[in-house]
Amino acid sequence: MSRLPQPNLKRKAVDDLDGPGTSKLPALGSSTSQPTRPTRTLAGKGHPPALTVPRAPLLQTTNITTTRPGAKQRAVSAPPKSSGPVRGPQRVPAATSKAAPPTKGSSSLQPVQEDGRWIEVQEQLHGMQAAQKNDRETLRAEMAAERAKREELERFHRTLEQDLVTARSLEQESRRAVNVASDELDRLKKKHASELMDFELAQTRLERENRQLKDDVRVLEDDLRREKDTTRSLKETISQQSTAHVTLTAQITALQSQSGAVVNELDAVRAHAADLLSQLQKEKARADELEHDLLEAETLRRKLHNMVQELKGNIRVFCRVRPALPSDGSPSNTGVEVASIAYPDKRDHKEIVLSSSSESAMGAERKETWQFSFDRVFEPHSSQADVFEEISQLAQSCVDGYNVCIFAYGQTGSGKSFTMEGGASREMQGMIPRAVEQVFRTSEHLRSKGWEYKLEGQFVEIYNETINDLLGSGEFDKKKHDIKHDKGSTRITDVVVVPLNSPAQVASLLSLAQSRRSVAATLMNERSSRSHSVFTLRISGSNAMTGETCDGALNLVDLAGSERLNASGAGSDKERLRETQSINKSLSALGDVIAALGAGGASGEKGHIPYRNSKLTYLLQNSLSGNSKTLMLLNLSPLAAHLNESLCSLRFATKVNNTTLGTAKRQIKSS
Ligand SMILES: Nc1ncnc2c1ncn2[C@@H]1O[C@H](COP(=O)(O)OP(=O)(O)OP(=O)(O)O)[C@@H](O)[C@H]1O
Repeated sequence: MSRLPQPNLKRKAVDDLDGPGTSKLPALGSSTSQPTRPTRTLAGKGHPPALTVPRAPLLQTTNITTTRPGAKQRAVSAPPKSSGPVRGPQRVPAATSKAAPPTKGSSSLQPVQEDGRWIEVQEQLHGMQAAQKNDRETLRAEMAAERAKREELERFHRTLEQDLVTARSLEQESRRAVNVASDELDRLKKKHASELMDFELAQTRLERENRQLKDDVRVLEDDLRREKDTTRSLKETISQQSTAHVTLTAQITALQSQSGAVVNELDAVRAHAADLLSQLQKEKARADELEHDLLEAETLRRKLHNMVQELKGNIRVFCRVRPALPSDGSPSNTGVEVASIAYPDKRDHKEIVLSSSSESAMGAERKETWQFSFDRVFEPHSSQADVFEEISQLAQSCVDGYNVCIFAYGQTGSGKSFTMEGGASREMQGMIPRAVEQVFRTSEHLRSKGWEYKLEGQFVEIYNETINDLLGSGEFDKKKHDIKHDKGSTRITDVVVVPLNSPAQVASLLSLAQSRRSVAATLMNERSSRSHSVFTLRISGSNAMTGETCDGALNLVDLAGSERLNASGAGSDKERLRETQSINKSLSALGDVIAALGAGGASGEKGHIPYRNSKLTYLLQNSLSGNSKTLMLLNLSPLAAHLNESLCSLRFATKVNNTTLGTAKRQIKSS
């Protein structure tokens, strides 16, 4: 809103009021010098001349006093409206207008004096009345002037009001214009802000693009640099290659000249190749002939192998000494002594020599040595594979229709189970899994010669002269089993016979048997050492080409501990006594059977063989005869503490080794 130029207008108004014919409104009352209040003036185009807004006159009534006769008291003019009727001069009390009666008690002189004064008063009164009349006239004239002035003021006031209305409407217009302008300003500000924001965004985007472009430029510069490098190296390569090209062109020319000679040579080689091809065909025909010969040789080999076995005698004995084990206690720390065992036959490995030295009663050193020889002696470092290599041909014999029996003999802890069953790893596999694998391999091999084989397995344990099925369905076998022999084959009633389709099956059969033996072992302490286990692999084959059939059996027996068991040592433990008697009985029955067979075999007569003396010998009847092949694997402990037991075992094995069982018979039939 524009401010009006007040000072000028104010000046003008003052001039107007001071001008001729304009009566000044004097300040009435005690303070005539009271400053005139600043007046508001309006001026502007089209407005009436600036006016002084008059101050409301101060109305004051001055009491006319009579204190000073003759003094003129001027009534202050005031607008008639607000001042009310002008009071006239003070009236003298009525009593004073008449001759005042003499006061009580005054002297006779007093009336003269009083008359004088009365007259004086009368005169004063007349004077006052005259003055009063003058004043009234004056007052009337002033009032008329005031009224005129008031009317002028009212006119002026109306003019001012009109000016005010005009000014207000102008102000409203101005305000509206200002509001419109303010709205416009706000709109412009918002527009400006949004434009500013857009601008900033655009700027940011441009900056980003700029940075991106700079990066791109940098990458392109790098690429360019690399391209330049590549171009440079390519140029170098091209120059090198062009040199090489020149060299190669020269070489090609030389080679082209040589190629003619080579083509001639090639023709010669082709002719030679044709000769070779005809030779090859001749050789192939020869190879077929040789293969045929080989088949015949294989048949011959089998015949010869069996002849060798027969010549050797059908019972053989191997001896294996296990290594000292950490579980035996370290010899140096615990005083566990290893027996003095020597293996003098370094070529054929057939001898074993045990020695011991002791002090005689006289204090002299007494040295004893015991020498034994067997079909093969395995030293402690021998592996499972070494042992199997020697027995594999025997195991294979069952494929040819022989009954084979391999039994492990030795005191508890000498390594019988390790030898027969072995450990979990392939390297540690014992004779049973290896023999089964070998039989499978051989039967597969013979398939090409027309043989088809069926393999079955059973696993039993003989404990206290009772047969337990180790592959049975229950946790512990409670069935009664009988042994039946029929035309050279042996059967146990009510035992599980598992058809074997792969060598891998044997591992699960062994672990099943092992778990059953562990159940039994928990029920009866250390039972596995005091029972015999017999794994039987039965094989029956037929040859569609030749019409032959054959039946063989491979019995792998892990005997109970052979340590000399003293029946009296069992004391009051009846179970232990029974066990001991059973083991003694079966092992001595085994010895008796072998001895009887040897005696018969040597004399050529067939005497009585006491198979029925124990379940073990009765079960193995068909595999422990002159018609079968038997191998005894004697296991020995290397410890000095076991020397006596080892000697006993060695003596027993020697007896067996000296036995001749006669000639093994192949159970083969021709249709
Ligand atoms: N040649 C060997 N190499 C390494 N360790 C062996 C060997 N022979 C046997 N052992 C170990 O000796 C310990 C006893 O062997 P094993 O159980 O086979 O004896 P055992 O004669 O069958 O005894 P038991 O009559 O009590 O069954 C086992 O820990 C076995 O692993």
